[in-house]
Amino acid sequence: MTTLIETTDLTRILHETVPVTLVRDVTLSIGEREFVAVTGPSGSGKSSLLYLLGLLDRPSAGTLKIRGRDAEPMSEKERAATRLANIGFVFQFHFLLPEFTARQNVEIPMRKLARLTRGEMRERATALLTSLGLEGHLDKRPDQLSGGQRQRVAVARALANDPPLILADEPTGSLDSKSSEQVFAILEALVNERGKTVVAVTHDLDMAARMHRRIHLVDGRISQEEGARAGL
Ligand SMILES: Nc1ncnc2c1ncn2[C@@H]1O[C@H](COP(=O)(O)OP(=O)(O)OP(=O)(O)O)[C@@H](O)[C@H]1O
Repeated sequence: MTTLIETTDLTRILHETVPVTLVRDVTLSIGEREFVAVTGPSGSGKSSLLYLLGLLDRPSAGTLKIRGRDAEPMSEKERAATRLANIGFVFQFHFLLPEFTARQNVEIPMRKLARLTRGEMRERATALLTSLGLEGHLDKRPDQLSGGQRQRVAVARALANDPPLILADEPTGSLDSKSSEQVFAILEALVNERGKTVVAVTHDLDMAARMHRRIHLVDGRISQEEGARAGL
């Protein structure tokens, strides 16, 4: 299996008046086509770990490699470019831009990468939204959509540049059980049908049990790993 992300003793300490350890000595390796749950009690560092894996935050110690490249020496610009091409984010709250339509929200990350023409961007955004069951909602703004629909737009936006890795922070956390199941099924299909890797923070242990593997954090450390890749 090809490794996408590899960390060694990843640690993040906030240097406040009293130092706060968010993530401590996390060593892990995540490969292509994996569906990984990050679980743990509230405040155990799940979001902090996800931010580090997504190059949204820098570690205080330890190393992180993304597709074999050490992130440490990267400039902010290189980190942003690496994120844009390799990682899609889905958060608990959709963070769609309220003044833009669903389709425009999906096109925005494509514009930043500037690989496609305007027509191609429009076509791709339409295809992505259609594949997520939103064909009737392309020109609606977020406030005209239900919570589940908004989260599906957020997933389409995460897929805009066809990244190999999707990082999701409680992607179903604000949804009712039906929408939550729908979004889960979409994430599962991203792995099984589109060959993506999905790493999702979740409080829902039933959901975590349906994923390939679980990384359980306590006080910022990995306390338990189930279904871990052979050889780790
Ligand atoms: N900017 C900050 N300043 C001080 N403490 C912080 C900061 N950010 C996070 N923390 C603390 O660090 C710890 C880890 O936070 P984190 O959000 O990563 O945990 P989590 O497992 O995702 O929690 P939850 O399940 O509640 O979202 C928590 O105790 C949190 O209060």
